[in-house]
Amino acid sequence: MGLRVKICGITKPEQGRTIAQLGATALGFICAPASPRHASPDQIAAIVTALPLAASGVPCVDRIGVFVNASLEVICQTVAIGQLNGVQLHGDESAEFCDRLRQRLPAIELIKALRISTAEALLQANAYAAWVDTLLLDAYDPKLPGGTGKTLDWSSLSQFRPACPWFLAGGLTPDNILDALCQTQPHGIDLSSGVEYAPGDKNLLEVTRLFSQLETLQQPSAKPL
Ligand SMILES: O=C(O)c1ccccc1NCC(=O)[C@H](O)[C@H](O)COP(=O)(O)O
Repeated sequence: MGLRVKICGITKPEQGRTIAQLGATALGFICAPASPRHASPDQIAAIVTALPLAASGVPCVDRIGVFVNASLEVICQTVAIGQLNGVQLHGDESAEFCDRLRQRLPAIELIKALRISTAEALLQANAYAAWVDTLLLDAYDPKLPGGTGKTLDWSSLSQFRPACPWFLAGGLTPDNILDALCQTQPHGIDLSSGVEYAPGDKNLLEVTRLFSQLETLQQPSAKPL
């Protein structure tokens, strides 16, 4: 499987549709009411309904709801209304909460986001691998839970090989993505503020430039003369 590319903080149907057509494999919807990128369950449903369909008849990209310390009931209700197939837990949710959510939503991809500030936080990330499908490493900020534009210390992640797939997030942009991927080996990448004009308003030219940069990774290297 190729690199997964998740573009997070989608709030507009036409932008979600275009970003899916440009090559994103997942769209993220911020379900935390305090975020300037917040999308309600009905808004998410409107965006998902406008997505191109795969041959199987389901939307051609993954639809991930991003929650911060929400209740099981709110998450399950949002998944149903918003036609989501993934949930990203971006708060202080415990492994036990992940387990309970897994029992309620067995067919949904469960992603635990960890905001990394210390080496211990990386160990904690590893400990969640048994309880979720996927991990996501984001930058730590004392005030904001996500969408901060801050980068992680990629060199400290060069040996990060958890027991499940993982996404690299935090301050990724079309300008720094190749550098980030030279230093780390994630299964996917997650971008938000690095491809937007303003919170929730994506810059489609920057998304296009991101995919142009990623294409250079797949080019076979030029033969020596
Ligand atoms: O983006 C938000 O506003 C947000 C608010 C509350 C919780 C999570 C949030 N974003 C989660 C994401 O997955 C972002 O894509 C991730 O933090 C990276 O953001 P950025 O550094 O802007 O690329």
